[in-house]
Amino acid sequence: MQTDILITNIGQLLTMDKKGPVKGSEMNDLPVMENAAIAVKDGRIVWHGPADQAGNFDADKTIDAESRLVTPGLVEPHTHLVFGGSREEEMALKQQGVPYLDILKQGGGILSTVRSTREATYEELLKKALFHLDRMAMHGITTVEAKSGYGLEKETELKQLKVAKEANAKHPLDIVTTFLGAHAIPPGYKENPDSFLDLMAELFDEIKAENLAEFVDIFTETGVFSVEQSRRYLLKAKEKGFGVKIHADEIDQLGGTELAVEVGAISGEHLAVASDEGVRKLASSDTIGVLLPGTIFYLGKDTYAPARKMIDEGAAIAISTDFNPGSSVTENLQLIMSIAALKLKMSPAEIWHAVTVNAAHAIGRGDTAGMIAEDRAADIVIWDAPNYMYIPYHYGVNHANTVLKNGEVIYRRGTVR
Ligand SMILES: N=CN[C@@H](CCC(=O)O)C(=O)O
Ligand SMILES: [Zn+2]
Repeated sequence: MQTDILITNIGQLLTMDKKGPVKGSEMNDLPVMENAAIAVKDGRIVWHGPADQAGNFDADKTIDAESRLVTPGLVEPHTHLVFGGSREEEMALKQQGVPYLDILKQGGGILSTVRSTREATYEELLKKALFHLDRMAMHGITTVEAKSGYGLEKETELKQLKVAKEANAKHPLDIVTTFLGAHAIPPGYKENPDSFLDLMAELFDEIKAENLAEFVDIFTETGVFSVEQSRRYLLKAKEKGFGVKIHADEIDQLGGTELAVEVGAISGEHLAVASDEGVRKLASSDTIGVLLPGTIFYLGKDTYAPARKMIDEGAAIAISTDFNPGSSVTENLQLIMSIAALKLKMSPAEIWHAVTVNAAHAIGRGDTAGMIAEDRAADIVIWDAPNYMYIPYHYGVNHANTVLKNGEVIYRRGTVR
């Protein structure tokens, strides 16, 4: 058979070919194929199997993986991709121990990025989003979720979503958009957060009609939105046909994890301080826990999500960078894989499920992303690593050697000699 690309001499191949979301102890069961090859045609995987059968395929181009690790492209299920400005001056406040929610209360934090995002032009936001997407691609990510939430007014929220939609058209990576208009209470609504939520809910029809977002998200947190407000808002979103997500139990234990399960959210995100009851409910539900340990690290906290308890009780877990300009400023999901190993005590096998098949399910892409299988898009990474355990082990650097998106090589590691 004539194909476009043949990847040969794969040392270890992780196909992640499982019917997800993968839950509980099943996350630790990682089939590994040694000495494998993959054939790609018209952007799709047409075959994968033992390297000694690769001779059945002719290819326009052969890539010798040189015994390296090969996996599906990483899926990044939680980012705040589109924003103006940056917040490096907040680092000093963090060093002085000023809590994240106090910075927000004083009009900084998210509200500082809201000001910059309102000021930025559409073109400036697009250019910046494309830059960050390039960096994600270089780190092996091939599908990304992107939230709005730095407008907190109709016009700027729509601007962010439209930027994400255009970035999806312009950039090789696939972007899945989430409307996070309920990210903070803007000035002018402090005394009346309900009317702010009503204002944001007025956008649901337009967002749906223009296909600007698939999901609606809310920040359920002290000083932001209560569980009761979140419930009402998310149920309205569901009525309009959106999938829902929650920034839940990030800092204070309000019961956001329980709410995520109650409203049938596709994912509960953060869950750093989830209660035992929340963990139990999560484990016996279809809601995926998207854990963001980079945020806990970056905010200098030590309350990492109870990932072990969640997995041991049977939950499906994904992990993410939470890329944003305040609480987790990195596009490097590999770094988060290391933090997940060190702080969440997840095994390498669990971590690979959390950045592929489960992450894809957390953003409604379980049928198309996060897996190497016949007829799937050829989203593939060749890693400068001899085995799957190596990526979380060797931390803080980029191990991606070659990244393919829809069968095109979009990144190859350069050399300095
Ligand atoms: N916690 C709420 N939202 C983001 C942070 C946004 C920001 O600080 O700009 C998060 O997921 O961590
Ligand atoms: Zn977030």
